Amino acid sequence: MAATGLQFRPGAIFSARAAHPASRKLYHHCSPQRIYDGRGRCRLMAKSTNGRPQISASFREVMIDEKSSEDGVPEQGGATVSITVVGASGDLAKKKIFPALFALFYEDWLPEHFTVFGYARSKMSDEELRNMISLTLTCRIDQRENCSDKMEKFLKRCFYQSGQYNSEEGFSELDKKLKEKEKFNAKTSHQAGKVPNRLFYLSIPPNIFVDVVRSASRTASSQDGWTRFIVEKPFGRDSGSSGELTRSLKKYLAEEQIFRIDHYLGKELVENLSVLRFSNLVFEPLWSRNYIRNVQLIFSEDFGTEGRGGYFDNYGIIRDIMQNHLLQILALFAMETPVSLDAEDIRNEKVKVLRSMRQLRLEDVVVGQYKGHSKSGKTYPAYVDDPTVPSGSITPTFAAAALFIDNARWDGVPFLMKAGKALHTRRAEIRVQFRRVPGNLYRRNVVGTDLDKATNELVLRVQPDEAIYLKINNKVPGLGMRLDSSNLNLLYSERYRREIPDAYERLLLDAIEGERRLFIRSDELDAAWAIFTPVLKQLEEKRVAPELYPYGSRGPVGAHYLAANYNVRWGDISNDEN
Ligand SMILES: NC(=O)C1=CN([C@@H]2O[C@H](COP(=O)(O)OP(=O)(O)OC[C@H]3O[C@@H](n4cnc5c(N)ncnc54)[C@H](OP(=O)(O)O)[C@@H]3O)[C@@H](O)[C@H]2O)C=CC1
Ligand SMILES: O=C1O[C@H](COP(=O)(O)O)[C@@H](O)[C@H](O)[C@H]1O
Repeated sequence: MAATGLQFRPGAIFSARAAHPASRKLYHHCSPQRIYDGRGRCRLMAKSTNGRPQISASFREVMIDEKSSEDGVPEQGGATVSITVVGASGDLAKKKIFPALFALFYEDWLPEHFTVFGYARSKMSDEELRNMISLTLTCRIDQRENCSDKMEKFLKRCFYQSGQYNSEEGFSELDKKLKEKEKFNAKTSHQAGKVPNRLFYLSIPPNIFVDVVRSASRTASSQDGWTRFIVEKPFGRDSGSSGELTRSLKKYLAEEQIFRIDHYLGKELVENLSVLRFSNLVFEPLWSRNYIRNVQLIFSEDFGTEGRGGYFDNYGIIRDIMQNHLLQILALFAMETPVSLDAEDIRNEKVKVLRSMRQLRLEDVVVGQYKGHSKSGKTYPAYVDDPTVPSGSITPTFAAAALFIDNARWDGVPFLMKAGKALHTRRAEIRVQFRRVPGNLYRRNVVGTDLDKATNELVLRVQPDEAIYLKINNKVPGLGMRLDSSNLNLLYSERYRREIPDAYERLLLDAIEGERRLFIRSDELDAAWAIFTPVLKQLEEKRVAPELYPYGSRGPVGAHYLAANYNVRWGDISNDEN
């Protein structure tokens, strides 16, 4: 490596704190190689030769020495990064990935020497790709100057290569173009010999994941830098197919090169879950069966599968939302304290808790499917009205489930999940219902409030309108003694002026930086499938008919009976305003 005068200090977070007064701002959620920059992000931490830690204002200022990343190749400094979006013509690429890349560029998070490539079968020129993606780029932070300037600069760095997904020739062509750009980037910098790093984002249907990985890894891997692949879900349909996918990917890639994305892990409130729990004394001591009665993980969308019915019908809501997004949140919620914030320490704890979970039983599941509905002169279609959905499909668009963790902390506590499409509202939240206060002094003296029912509830609203609030019993001001249930409320839009980044921005940046904390390791995936596979098989083999619910409703009533079996009331129903 070129001599630079700056060095990484892996794992030096505590000595950095001692050495540098400014490091009081250390963000405890930063990984050991990073430091909080005071602007809401962890930046790569470097140490100058005079021994002072430095915070990089952007990657371009971070120089590296012989220290290497876990892939065995040098990290960002002195490097070029090429990001290839495979499936560039598709829905996710247009809707999420290109806009996220632009947002990162706009906010100066991308390395100086980056190039974006789109790859798909559709024939397109570079200019046509730029036109296509320009339609979905937005300036995330409103009223900023130079937005169109920045957009133009970003688009100039976007290129396109057409090719088949199983074609080594196609990816060889891409490789040639990538090399040209990498050479150009190296020439335009003051530093010769930049390491070319490559990131592939597989934004394609799952049946072609392995074709792409085989062809791209053989012909378009970086020779001297790292090569990473972000893989989108679904990761199989069950334990068997997921294991098969993992084995196939590992024929061509090392586990460290595979970044299995679950975009819910990139959501702000989900990131904050561990902060809330592990850095506030008031929560962690209560985080167990001793104080928590039940935990609810709720996802609802107020639209159906419009346009994605073809994909969805092969998976259903349990595989689409529960087995991944909700289960990942559950694992973060329920895991034991990790040894450190290092990705492997966190993922080890997640695996442990997932492996302590009982397999989901058929009697603990309720499934539903939305039917057509007319309201105020408007007609909403049934799931089976989608022309890409086979007629008579019994694929669930709604499910509720009761899950259990058989360990000392959570023994007997129901973790209830509920996920549905075409419901009355769009919402994702975690609700923690606490036990009643034993021998509550006010139980006999207060009229109008059943204190055994009005227990504390902590709500983390992941979306929309991110918020954390705690329901408490409070005395209504006045001379009498009347209690009500009120919220201690942290509404993000009121507390923080900053716009919340999209989950894909955080995850793309993490993948570029080699931060694996928010990506799924293969053993996590195995443990997650082990919980759901038996019930998914039974639902299919027994052809369990879903309970129909009207589009735009609150879903099947069966969900209430399921909760009642465990003496639980869904928090989102009993407190709809909250
Ligand atoms: N869309 C979304 O909101 C979400 C998507 N995902 C996942 O992300 C991935 C991409 O999703 P999305 O963009 O919706 O997918 P698309 O169906 O839009 O497919 C992406 C691209 O892949 C190519 N393609 C589509 N079908 C086939 C096929 N049968 N054989 C070969 N190539 C095909 C097409 O490009 P071309 O014809 O030009 O080659 C298409 O533009 C999927 O794994 C999906 O499950 C995950 C979360 C949300
Ligand atoms: O992974 C998926 O997530 C989306 C919901 O994501 P959100 O960030 O918009 O809440 C869901 O619509 C889709 O069916 C599923 O595949």
